[in-house]
Amino acid sequence: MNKYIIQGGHPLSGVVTVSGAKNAAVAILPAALLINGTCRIENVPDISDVRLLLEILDSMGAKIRRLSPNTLELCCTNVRDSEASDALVRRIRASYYFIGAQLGRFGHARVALPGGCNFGARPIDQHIKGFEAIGAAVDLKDGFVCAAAPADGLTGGRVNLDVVSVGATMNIMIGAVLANGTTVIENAAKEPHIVDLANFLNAMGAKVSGAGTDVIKIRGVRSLHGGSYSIIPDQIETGTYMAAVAATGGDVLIQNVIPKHMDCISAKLREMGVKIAEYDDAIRVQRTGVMRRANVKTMPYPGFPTDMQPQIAVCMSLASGVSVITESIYDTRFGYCAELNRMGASIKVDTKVAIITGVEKLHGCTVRACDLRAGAAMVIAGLAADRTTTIEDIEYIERGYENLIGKLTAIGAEIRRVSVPDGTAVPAAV
Ligand SMILES: CC(=O)N[C@H]1[C@@H](OP(=O)(O)OP(=O)(O)OC[C@H]2O[C@@H](n3ccc(=O)[nH]c3=O)[C@H](O)[C@@H]2O)O[C@H](CO)[C@@H](O)[C@@H]1O
Ligand SMILES: C=C(OP(=O)(O)O)C(=O)O
Repeated sequence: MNKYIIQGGHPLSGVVTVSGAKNAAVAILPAALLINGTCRIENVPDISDVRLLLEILDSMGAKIRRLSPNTLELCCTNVRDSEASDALVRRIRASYYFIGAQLGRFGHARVALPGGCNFGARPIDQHIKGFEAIGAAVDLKDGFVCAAAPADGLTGGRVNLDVVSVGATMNIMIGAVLANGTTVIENAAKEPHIVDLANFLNAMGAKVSGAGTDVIKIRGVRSLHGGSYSIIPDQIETGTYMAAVAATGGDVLIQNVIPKHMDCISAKLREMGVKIAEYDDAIRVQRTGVMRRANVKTMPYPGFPTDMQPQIAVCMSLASGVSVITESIYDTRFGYCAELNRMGASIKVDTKVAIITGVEKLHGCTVRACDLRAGAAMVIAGLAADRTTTIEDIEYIERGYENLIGKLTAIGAEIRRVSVPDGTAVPAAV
């Protein structure tokens, strides 16, 4: 079992560089299946979700070369009509993008229902609605999604999403780029990673317009060609470091950032008394005084992201007064609050609302990462707490944060990763 051990209580200071966006990379890599030629993708985060998707592509016959730690060359031209291994697919949510990619490339798809972090139901009915709108017949059978285009190919079509879904918007875009006709997605999601996927596809010859607004138009093209593309910086990784500095106090320059993507998070932290300065591609975060209470409601972009909800909860736990978080995207994304309470936080959860009464200090103890961002919140709490915090189930965290230990150590954190055989006591001192 692997664990993180943190000796908390050190303010963070220095410079940290953000990696490429996980939620863009996990859509762009499956979308590469549509390309006839070689594409070079830069700023690919080296995280376990990406490694798993590369394993799936490799098992399908893609040629993958790592040119540097974060640059890949990918050629799927010779991939035969093959299925993605269901054992691998079931391990992450983003593998559902192989449904759109296989449908677009081969005219049919058979993909196991995906896994991913568990915070309530993660339905894919809107993805299916979109695939049907572009002409596919879709069936759910024995834990698999089976989709098939008509004999003369996908037609394209119009779909109005019933809920703003990032996953459905991206999957339909991927499925529709090689369709015979035009596709219009109404009530589309507007997250930065939607725009990044559209830019990637367009760099390879697709005709996608409107990404970043709620109406996206995809004019089908005959084929996509190879090219080069660099993935945008990770909005949530950036926000996680911002929240870490807010919670521990200190002064950190976060670079390789698109400050515009951070507007909602920056505004909330400013409201709480954190000083934030924006530069062209960096953000400086400083916190010296006491943080003030605030309220947050998670919303689709440009609202406050659900993926930042646990991290801001740690800041609120250390702020003066009572803060309220309303989770409006997922049914159960407050599982981590019980772990934070073990560290001395005072959080009451009522279904989709968390009421957080600020405390002076958090105290280190053994906690677990319930999911990716919950795990990030435990790291932040451990950095701010006194004594030693041990975090278990860190595999979730490593799905989405590249070199977390190295980056945090470089800005003054005392954190290390240990591998211990199950049943062995972890040494307490760092
Ligand atoms: C809007 C939002 O904040 N989306 C986040 C969500 O995207 P993720 O792709 O997981 O979720 P979606 O954006 O697709 O889903 C948003 C909402 O729509 C519902 N839904 C979705 C698809 C579907 O077919 N049917 C359906 O009902 C979901 O249950 C959820 O309540 O988590 C991702 C990773 O954690 C983030 O990168 C996204 O920014
Ligand atoms: C929960 C997340 O990932 P996924 O949707 O891939 O499970 C996330 O990025 O916060």
